[in-house]
Amino acid sequence: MTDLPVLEATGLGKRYRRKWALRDCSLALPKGRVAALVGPNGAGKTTLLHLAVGLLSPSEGTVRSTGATAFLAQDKPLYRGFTVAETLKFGRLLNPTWDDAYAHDRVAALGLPLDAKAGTLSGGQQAQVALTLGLAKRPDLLVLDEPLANLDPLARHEVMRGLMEAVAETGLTVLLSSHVMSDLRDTCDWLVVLNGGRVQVSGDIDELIAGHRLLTGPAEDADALARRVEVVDRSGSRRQVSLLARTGPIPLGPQWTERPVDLEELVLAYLRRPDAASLPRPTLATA
Ligand SMILES: Nc1ncnc2c1ncn2[C@@H]1O[C@H](COP(=O)(O)OP(=O)(O)OP(=O)(O)O)[C@@H](O)[C@H]1O
Repeated sequence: MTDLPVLEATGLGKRYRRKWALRDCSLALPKGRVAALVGPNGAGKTTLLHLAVGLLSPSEGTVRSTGATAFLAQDKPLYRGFTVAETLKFGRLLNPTWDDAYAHDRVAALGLPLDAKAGTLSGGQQAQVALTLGLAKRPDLLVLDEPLANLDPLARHEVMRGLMEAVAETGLTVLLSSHVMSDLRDTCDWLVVLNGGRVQVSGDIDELIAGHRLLTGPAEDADALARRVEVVDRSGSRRQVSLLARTGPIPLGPQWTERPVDLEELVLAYLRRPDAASLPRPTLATA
């Protein structure tokens, strides 16, 4: 597999007046990946995406992408008074790489009426039109800021399915920000966690899942165990604790149990501990 990064940031930072919105951000997104950018409000996600597509210039560091990039901003930016047909025509006139046959086929397959004004479409349909605009530019990298915001679960599923089909057809690389973890699990294969303007995690989701375990056992043994493995997050009572640790399967005492973590647990553990970081790649089986 060729792992040439489509997007690469090195020491990237952005300051708005005196306040840093993003700091010391280094990541590399390999070709053909569908990457989820997650983090709490104000973490710097939009800032990173705007830097990635050149809408902002860095205050420090560098970011570069190879090939053509398309960007879908937050809130599905469509002209509400334009019909679907006019929206596609606008896309064609503005974009030299526009694939008009693809755009019309996609809209027809989705059952979107060409004569409907964008403003009269449902949120899910508007998201599909916006996604069509991005995909029909035939970019190498598609960057989407909160494409699932305000959509119901069915519409979210349909949008993600459309993205996955485009990735399968074209080998497109996708970077999307979202707050909806449940929609990312089945579709994304790369994870970037931003917290307080810093990248905490950036890596292959399967590797990250394989590199973390949830260890549960008596609180009195926890400190000794924490010296053997890197603990990302610790929770529990005075008697029993759960440690979300960066480790592969490890031998444990009889009073301990361990199990794999899911993506949501992993992300939440890092978000709860802004000082924990798994960079640049997770270290597997560090115990
Ligand atoms: N144009 C701006 N001028 C000044 N500060 C800004 C500007 N844009 C963003 N910020 C600040 O930078 C920080 C990061 O904002 P950003 O919008 O990138 O975060 P985000 O992760 O996308 O948040 P959300 O999930 O709420 O969309 C925040 O503290 C925000 O207030």
